[in-house]
Amino acid sequence: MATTPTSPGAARQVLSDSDVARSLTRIAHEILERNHGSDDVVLLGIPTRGVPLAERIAARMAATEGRESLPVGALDITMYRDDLRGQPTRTLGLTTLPGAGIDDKVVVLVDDVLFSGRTIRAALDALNDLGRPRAVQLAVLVDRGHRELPIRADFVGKNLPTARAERVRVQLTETDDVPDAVTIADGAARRAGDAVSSDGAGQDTPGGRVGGAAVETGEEAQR
Ligand SMILES: O=P(O)(O)OC[C@H]1O[C@H](OP(=O)(O)OP(=O)(O)O)[C@H](O)[C@@H]1O
Ligand SMILES: O=c1cc[nH]c(=O)[nH]1
Repeated sequence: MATTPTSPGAARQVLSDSDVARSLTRIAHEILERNHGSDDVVLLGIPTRGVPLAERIAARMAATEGRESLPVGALDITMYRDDLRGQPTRTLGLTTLPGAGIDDKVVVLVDDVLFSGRTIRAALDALNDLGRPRAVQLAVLVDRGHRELPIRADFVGKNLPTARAERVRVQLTETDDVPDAVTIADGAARRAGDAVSSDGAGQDTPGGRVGGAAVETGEEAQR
């Protein structure tokens, strides 16, 4: 879909609901191809919007494989953030692991936006406290560049070239009660001379406590 031009400072839509649907379908197929099927694959969404995205991708993978469901859960990274000291009042999210756990599984982390990479760094630390996956892969709906850590996504819905000060906003029916959309807000916060990212963005590519966060395990976490 073409980017919708708007006045400076306004948000412009870069992905519509059908674009989001197509991207998730492609990611589902790419995960299956990379892993030669869905055996041992566990999807963990990172709250907030990574969770419904993981559920949607898992549903697509299951449908393709003729399975009823695939193991899917949520991984809260709040207590593993590296900026907790500056923002001590963050609300804890829920970590829900499928019944079979993550040991020796291929864990696919799912998030809506990949930016600095710090959320994913925190997710890897959170995973480390929960088990030892055979491999960890990363799927994101949008990679907007500007990485601050050596982290890259294995599966990308859309690479978006952005200026650092811009803000990519993902809205989903499950979390925002509006049709799916991805927008970029520009203008107001953008600094003069801020370069557009050049790190690969811009191309479409085919119940306990751990670390302070609540953890749930069990079959009910399988969807
Ligand atoms: O690569 P990074 O620089 O870490 O940025 C990406 C993260 O930022 C957003 O989460 P946010 O912390 O805004 O929380 P939310 O998902 O609850 O909106 C987004 O959902 C990613 O998880
Ligand atoms: O633009 C951004 C940066 C981080 N997280 C988002 O959701 N959007």
